Amino acid sequence: MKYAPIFITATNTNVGKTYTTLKLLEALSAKGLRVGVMKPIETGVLDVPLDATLLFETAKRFHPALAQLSLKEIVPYCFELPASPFVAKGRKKVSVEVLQKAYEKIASLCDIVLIEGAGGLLVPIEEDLYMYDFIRLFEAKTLLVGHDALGCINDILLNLHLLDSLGVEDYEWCVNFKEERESFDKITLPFLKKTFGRVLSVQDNMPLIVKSLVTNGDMNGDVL
Ligand SMILES: Nc1ncnc2c1ncn2[C@@H]1O[C@H](COP(=O)(O)OP(=O)(O)OP(=O)(O)O)[C@@H](O)[C@H]1O
Ligand SMILES: C[C@H](N)[C@H](N)CCCCCC(=O)O
Ligand SMILES: [Mg+2]
Repeated sequence: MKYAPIFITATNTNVGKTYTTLKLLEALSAKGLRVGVMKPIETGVLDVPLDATLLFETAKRFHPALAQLSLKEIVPYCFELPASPFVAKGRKKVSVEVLQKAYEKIASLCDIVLIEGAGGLLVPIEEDLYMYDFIRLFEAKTLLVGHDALGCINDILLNLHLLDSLGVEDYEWCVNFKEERESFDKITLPFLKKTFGRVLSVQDNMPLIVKSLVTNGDMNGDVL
């Protein structure tokens, strides 16, 4: 059965997209799905693309058929400068057709593909192409990962506001408890709970995140 891909983004770089994508990969594989991965663009690549390599090697462990793909097909664009693609790419052009073709090849081997962005939603790629454009390009559901430190209320709300103003409907958000679980419960949770009723975390709520994002539209929204 085929499911819409999930685009994993975050309130910023270093928040935990790769970490969360790996947890999602594990959870979906445990449910018997053939899970693919893609990192359309990776920057800060000195010799090997670290994110794409980690995602690809892990995905192959769960779904060995992915070995017929090359790393280049998992991460079509690698740039050396640890910066936004717009800056890191220099005069090179990022082609959406190249990205779509790579995605189709991965998807042909899988039930679902996890697509990790670079940085956050408003990271520029070309003059008229931002990271958030990948949601429509890949017709993906979106998982926004927030950090757990002071400032995460503002960061999460800003990103949710952007998703809503872009007309993105199929999204879920969660917090990645990386450093500040203690203080989070005291200084952040009261507002988020009051505003949203529930706060999902990578650590405690992966089943709910999966349930929220992995539905097969053709089958009247059957969930896993
Ligand atoms: N919950 C966590 N507990 C411990 N370490 C974590 C956790 N989440 C992320 N990390 C670590 O923090 C660092 C940044 O996480 P990660 O690489 O997933 O960020 P990212 O959002 O994918 O960054 P980028 O924008 O560069 O792709 C990594 O070293 C990762 O292993
Ligand atoms: C290099 C880093 N790990 C990410 N891949 C790229 C982050 C770009 C962030 C651009 C910005 O928001 O200022
Ligand atoms: Mg990453």
